[in-house]
Amino acid sequence: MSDTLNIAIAQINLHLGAIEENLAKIRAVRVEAARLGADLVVTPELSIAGYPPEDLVLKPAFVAACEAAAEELAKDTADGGPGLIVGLPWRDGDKLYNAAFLLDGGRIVARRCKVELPNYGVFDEKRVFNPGLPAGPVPFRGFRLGLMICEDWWLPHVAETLAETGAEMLLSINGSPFEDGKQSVRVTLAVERVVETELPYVFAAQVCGQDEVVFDGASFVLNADRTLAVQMPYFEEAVTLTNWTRTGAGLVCAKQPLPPEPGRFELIYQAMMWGLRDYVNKNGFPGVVLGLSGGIDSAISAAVAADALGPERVRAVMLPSPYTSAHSLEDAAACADMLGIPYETIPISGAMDAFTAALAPAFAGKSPDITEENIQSRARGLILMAISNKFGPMLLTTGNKSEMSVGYATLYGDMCGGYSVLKDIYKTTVFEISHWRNANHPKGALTKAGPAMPERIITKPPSAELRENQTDQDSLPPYEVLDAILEHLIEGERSADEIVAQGFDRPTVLRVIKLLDRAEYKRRQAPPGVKITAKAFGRDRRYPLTNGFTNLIK
Ligand SMILES: Nc1ncnc2c1ncn2[C@@H]1O[C@H](COP(=O)(O)OP(=O)(O)OC[C@H]2O[C@@H]([n+]3cccc(C(=O)O)c3)[C@H](O)[C@@H]2O)[C@@H](O)[C@H]1O
Ligand SMILES: Nc1ncnc2c1ncn2[C@@H]1O[C@H](COP(=O)(O)OP(=O)(O)OP(=O)(O)O)[C@@H](O)[C@H]1O
Ligand SMILES: NC(=O)CC[C@H](N)C(=O)O
Repeated sequence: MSDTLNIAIAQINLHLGAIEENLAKIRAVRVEAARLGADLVVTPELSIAGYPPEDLVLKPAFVAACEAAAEELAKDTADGGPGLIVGLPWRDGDKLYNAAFLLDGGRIVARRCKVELPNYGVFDEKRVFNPGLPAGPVPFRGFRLGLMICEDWWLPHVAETLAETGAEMLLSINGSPFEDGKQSVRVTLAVERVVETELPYVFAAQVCGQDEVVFDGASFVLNADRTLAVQMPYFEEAVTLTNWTRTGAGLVCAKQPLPPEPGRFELIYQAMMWGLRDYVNKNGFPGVVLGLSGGIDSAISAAVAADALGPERVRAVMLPSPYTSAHSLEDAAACADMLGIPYETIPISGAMDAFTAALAPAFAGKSPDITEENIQSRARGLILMAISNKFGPMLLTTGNKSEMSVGYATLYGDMCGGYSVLKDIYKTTVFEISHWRNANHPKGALTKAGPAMPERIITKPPSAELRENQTDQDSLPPYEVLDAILEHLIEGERSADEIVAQGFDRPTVLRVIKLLDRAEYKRRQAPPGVKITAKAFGRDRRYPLTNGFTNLIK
């Protein structure tokens, strides 16, 4: 019996629901892994189905097709090549499980079911799956592998059962969504499992965008002595061979050179790129269109789109009104030029005049107010949606988390669109990321190297330019203050008193609470956007629309 084992970790981009496409990809990585000398290939959680499948697994035909695909893959392994670990929804009697199958020698050698079903944050697995029972290791060519499925290793007892029943390693397959700072949380927890079990640990991850979540890859191996033996890249597909030897101290993974850790803004920017690219490509859009205003939100959104999709797949439209400043016209044109994206101008004054005339009888005796400001935003939304209808690109919406928090956006106006890359990014972070992007060219970017926008876009005071000399700060607290209060309220779930105790002005805190609560109806109608923080709007934060609680706050 051999004392060495070569395990290939397939960190791949899977397409949720596209079983045939996933099957082809798994077959391709198995061929690649065989070429590298693998005995076993490990694919991510629910690799045949894609993750998270949500209610798709409630369709019996989908589950049956996934099971049939697993049978096909099992037959492939009769070729004497590497064994294969795949994930799929599996029906056993009247129970549906989130399962991992070990395939080898032409058959399904073992099945393991996810024990811990996450049911918090963006996850809802108890809604669709039954929990499995903790089981012992799976036997593979003389080794005993402690197979676990994502959430199983976030808690101690599945690993404990595996260690007690003779596992030689903890081998986890994952669908672990990115959030700011997530990798250090993963590594800290993985070290805990290693310390408790005295076993080495493998984190095998997927890399892709799936609606509002992105998966950052970054698979890794920890040896039983807690040292990092292998670190795979972030936001990159890869097949990496890990070499294991059975020693007196158990299985040991040969150390590989460790790449430098990417910085925080680099990872957030990659998450935006992957979220948008996979949304646009997997939904079959030729590209995106967006309104480029000369402001920072549309400039950084355009940069992400051009970097992710290629400049030729981004169409930028300047839609000037009589309130649009000369510097906005200059800055928008310069930004488009720097990114190499097609740029055109469609004035909205004609549309504004037409609406003013049409509404004049109905509005007789009423003075202009925010209604007319919203008409400008809606005229832009209408024109941009018309371009989307006529030519097919998806409209990229540009609202950031600060604006979505307080409802500083027009429903059916600038909120029109199919997807947002800034929805979970506070305005203060938008500034930091724009600085970062101007000084760095992201990995995999399809633009030419160089800054993405004129510096003036970053330094000038933000303005919606919906009336003369307007700035955001006329209606909102300074963004440094607003964002800090919002973080306490959203990510921290802190009370008004707790926030005031941190040194914030009480009337400002109470105003922000009211704005946040009142804007729930807008967020519920807002397009999806990529999750970046620990609590994103959408599945991560589900508040009632009709909510009397704010009334309790004096
Ligand atoms: N609870 C509820 N459930 C369902 N619907 C509700 C609702 N409360 C109001 N509504 C509806 O929503 C309407 C109000 O919403 P809406 O029409 O959007 O208008 P509104 O929120 O009143 O105004 C838009 C705000 O966003 C600002 N803005 C606009 C455009 C761009 C930017 C920017 O800088 O990015 C900022 C603008 O200055 C203004 O402060 C009401 O007239 C009503 O029809
Ligand atoms: N003059 C304009 N031309 C094209 N698009 C516009 C124009 N004004 C607004 N938009 C679109 O509406 C969105 C909301 O813009 P607005 O200027 O009102 O607020 P903002 O949040 O400060 O955004 P930005 O920083 O991009 O200006 C913009 O990001 C842009 O997509
Ligand atoms: N797929 C899962 O089980 C994911 C849950 C896990 N806690 C994570 O966020 O990574």
